[in-house]
Amino acid sequence: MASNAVADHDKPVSGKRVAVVGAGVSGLAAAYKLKSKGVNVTVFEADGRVGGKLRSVMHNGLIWDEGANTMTEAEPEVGSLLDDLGLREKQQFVSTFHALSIMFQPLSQKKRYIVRNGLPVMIPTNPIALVTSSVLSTQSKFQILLEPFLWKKNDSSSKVSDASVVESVSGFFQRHFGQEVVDYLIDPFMGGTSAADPESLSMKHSFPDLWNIEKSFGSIIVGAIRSKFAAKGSKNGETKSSTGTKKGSRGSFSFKGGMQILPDMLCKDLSREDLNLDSKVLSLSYNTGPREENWSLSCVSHNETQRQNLHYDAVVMTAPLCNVKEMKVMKGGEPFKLNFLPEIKYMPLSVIITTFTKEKVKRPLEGFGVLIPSIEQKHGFKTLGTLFSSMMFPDRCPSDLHLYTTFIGGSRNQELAKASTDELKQVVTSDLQRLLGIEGEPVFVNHVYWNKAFPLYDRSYDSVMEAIDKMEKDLPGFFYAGNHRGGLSVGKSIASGCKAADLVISYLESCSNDNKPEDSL
Ligand SMILES: Cc1cc2nc3c(=O)[nH]c(=O)nc-3n(C[C@H](O)[C@H](O)[C@H](O)COP(=O)(O)OP(=O)(O)OC[C@H]3O[C@@H](n4cnc5c(N)ncnc54)[C@H](O)[C@@H]3O)c2cc1C
Ligand SMILES: C=Cc1c2[nH]c(c1C)Cc1[nH]c(c(CCC(=O)O)c1C)Cc1[nH]c(c(C)c1CCC(=O)O)Cc1[nH]c(c(C)c1C=C)C2
Repeated sequence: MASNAVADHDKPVSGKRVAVVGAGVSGLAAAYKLKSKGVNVTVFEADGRVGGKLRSVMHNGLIWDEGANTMTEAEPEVGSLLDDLGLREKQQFVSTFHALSIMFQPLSQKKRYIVRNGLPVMIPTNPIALVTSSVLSTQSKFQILLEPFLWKKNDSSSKVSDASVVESVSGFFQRHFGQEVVDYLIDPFMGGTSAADPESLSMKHSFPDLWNIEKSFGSIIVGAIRSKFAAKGSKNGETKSSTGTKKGSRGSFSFKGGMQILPDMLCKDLSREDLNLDSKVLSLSYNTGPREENWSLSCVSHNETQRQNLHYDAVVMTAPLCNVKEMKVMKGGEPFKLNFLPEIKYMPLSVIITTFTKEKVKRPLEGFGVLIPSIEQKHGFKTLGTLFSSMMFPDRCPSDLHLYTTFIGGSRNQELAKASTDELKQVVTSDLQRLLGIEGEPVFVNHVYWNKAFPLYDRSYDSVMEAIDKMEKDLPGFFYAGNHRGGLSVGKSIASGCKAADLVISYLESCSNDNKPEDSL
């Protein structure tokens, strides 16, 4: 553990015992932070490995990610962790072939494509590029420029009878920028960041910042400009990393060898006793009363050996809510029924890795990747999009090959997500043939199917947030973190884990104060 993360044994939390359920990034970030404060942490992970939705594979000179491919440093918790873990030197930014990239954001990082009329078109990243881009019609460009005057108010009261159902992402952007922007920018963006369609997604939960901007300013353009100037004015928000670069300023990145190094480093100081792999938590019990370690927990491993009565002062739960729903929870000897947890929809997704010899790729594109809007399915496309993995990170395959990572399924095509490797190989080859002029078959194919890749932040997601709050309120010392709360990204999951750790510390401190004699307070 880095020197600034040494245990502080004077703190009242030192020696307290906390169970962390789940060894994805959120659970491991929580465990790391708690351990750095002197808390005794024990992590329970159902799988035989750490990382959850982060999984990198090295095979025959290829490196690929089967879960998250890149992350950003938008959350301050991420920067601190990267510094503490010594991961700055392993950070791998999206590759560029331009000398100026040392000073500016790498050019190819910005090169992202959207398919229009069957062909990839670069996504405009600034107002001037938008004016010249062919991704939108002239009418839509004017609609964006005139949004401060043309945007329409949300007239949901007349349309939506159920107050718990909030506005969709598509409804919101339709009111501000029109249908073409929804079809050609918002739909592919949502596909590429949650595999979901903008009609099902809740605006409030998917874009909380824009949701609040509308509340304050009405117009998104006016609000965004004002917020940007306000942020520039308050210089103290800007921090520097140990390498001297501005934190969060260089966009998306991975690590040498893939994303897996992040969970691996987060748990490197956990002993064999602290990190229980192949340990699925089945039940939790909160025992009211004066004694410490009110929580007990039981888990089972693959060979069915069950371990019981492990005692803790608090629990950080990071397992997906569908798994939490299956757990048996007791409070004060009585069953604590979790039937108030709503059913959550999850997005099924297949990830196909392919390599092609360079000579077979007739129209290669440099950059991050290409997204396919739903509306372009009329041209025969079946995939959601493809990351140009070896363009971003050239060391991921031999120099005579291109390596691609293609995503299939999500809400757009739930059945196809479950298709066989052979069928999906054909689907991917056909889409890449149209987009990049690829000829012939891939040299290599790898297929991963995520049955529940992401929770869907749908229009009734308020009820999920309320249920999480209820669990925490009714179960003292129980804290929930992870990608079901506050965002799907790796950075947001890490931030959620760190926040849960902070809440645990406050809780343990308050318990210690309650147990102290009055005159020592
Ligand atoms: C294909 C794919 C691509 C993605 N791409 C990106 C990307 O490019 N950038 C980005 O920022 N994000 C991306 N994401 C999202 C991001 O990876 C996840 O949202 C994030 O990693 C979730 O972390 P988590 O710790 O909350 O949950 P998880 O990683 O799901 O971890 C939860 C853990 O809990 C364990 N568990 C479940 N039940 C139990 C139990 N009963 N007992 C013990 N343990 C249990 C699970 O085995 C799992 O390891 C992607 C996700 C997927 C699936
Ligand atoms: C085509 C499907 C998908 C691609 N990646 C994912 C899917 C479903 C998964 C995914 N990618 C990102 C996230 C985090 C989302 C967040 O809330 O930040 C998830 C769950 C990162 C990401 N991918 C794209 C963007 C704009 C972002 C946000 C961070 C950043 O700007 O780097 C766009 C994108 N995704 C895919 C492609 C091919 C693509 C752009 C061309 C693949």
